[in-house]
Amino acid sequence: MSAFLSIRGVAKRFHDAVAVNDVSLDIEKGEFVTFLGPSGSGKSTLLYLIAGLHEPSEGDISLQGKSLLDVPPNKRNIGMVFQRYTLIPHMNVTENIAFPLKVRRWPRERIEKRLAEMLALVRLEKFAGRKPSELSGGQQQRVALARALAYDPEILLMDEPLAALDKRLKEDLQLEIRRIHRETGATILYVTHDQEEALRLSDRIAVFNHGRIEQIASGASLYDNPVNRFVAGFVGNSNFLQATIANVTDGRATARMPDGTLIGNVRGKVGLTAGAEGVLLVRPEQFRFGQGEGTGAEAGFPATIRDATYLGETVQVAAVTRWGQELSIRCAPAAFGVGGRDSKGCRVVLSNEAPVLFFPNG
Ligand SMILES: Nc1ncnc2c1ncn2[C@@H]1O[C@H](COP(=O)(O)OP(=O)(O)OP(=O)(O)O)[C@@H](O)[C@H]1O
Repeated sequence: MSAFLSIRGVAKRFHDAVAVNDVSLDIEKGEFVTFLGPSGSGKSTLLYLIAGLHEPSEGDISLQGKSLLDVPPNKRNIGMVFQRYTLIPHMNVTENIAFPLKVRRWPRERIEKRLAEMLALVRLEKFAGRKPSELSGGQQQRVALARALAYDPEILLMDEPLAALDKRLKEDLQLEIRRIHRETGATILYVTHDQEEALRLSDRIAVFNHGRIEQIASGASLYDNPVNRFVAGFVGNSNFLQATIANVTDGRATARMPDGTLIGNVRGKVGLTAGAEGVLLVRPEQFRFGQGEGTGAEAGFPATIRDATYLGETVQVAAVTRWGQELSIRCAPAAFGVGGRDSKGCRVVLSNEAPVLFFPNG
């Protein structure tokens, strides 16, 4: 059976520039999928292709097994919310939400009923009579959301809808969007370049780079098992430690750091051969502070602490190794207290129990 929304070999070229390059993707009904990637990586273009605002140069997009390519945008039954508030300025909240329903010639009683449901969904009952200019940015985006959901579209597309809001309001609306997704079961495709936002909202995240999807998976698997260095660097904070593979047995390797320290339990999808040079991916919370030599189940090396910031539950520590490798370390305040904070010199320890990923150079 075909997926709810199926994108097959889609490319979009603008003159010589390739905005989307051979993207294939299946989305299930009710999923919340986020397109995450740097500016210019093709996220919005793919959204517009799905909406029908651009035509693909190659490939097909189908909904429930039927190609959308010959269906004009206004017949696609897809809702859209943009970054900039696109409300009609002379209409009040109710009139804005009712607008797409009137265009679809819904009968008056049905519109009235739907308006009440939508105002309750986005919690704007008290603001029904206000004009957009009398609302805050966050309230305007809620109206845009209600308007896009009012006619029960098969898919809701959201292009950086919270980008213009301040941090606090952004976080409030992220919670609202999650709740609305839960309550409506809508299929949502969401564009952002903010990784925290992607992690908070999504069932799956598609990581874009140069018009392609590098990896699509849940936030947790992108964090634990990134397929390449780009994804590792884009989702979560990372340390990339220069290392050389010393030996390999049964798909597990030992890597040598520039000072000779050996790190065990190294894994990698490609390039795991003795002598290969590359980087080890170590997340800030994988380090600990230790005393004495790290042996057996852990490897340690000396480092100098440059800076430490208390963030409540954790301490964010910036350190540097003897060979000039900068380290970003995150640990519990109590664990930081153990590790020679006074002397500024410390031993950074990496447990060999959890696997460490290796990405070869080049
Ligand atoms: N209408 C257009 N005409 C020409 N080039 C375009 C057009 N729309 C997008 N592009 C180009 O296609 C590439 C992808 O753009 P797109 O807007 O999809 O990226 P994005 O990942 O959404 O970036 P951002 O986060 O900055 O919005 C960019 O190089 C952009 O300049």
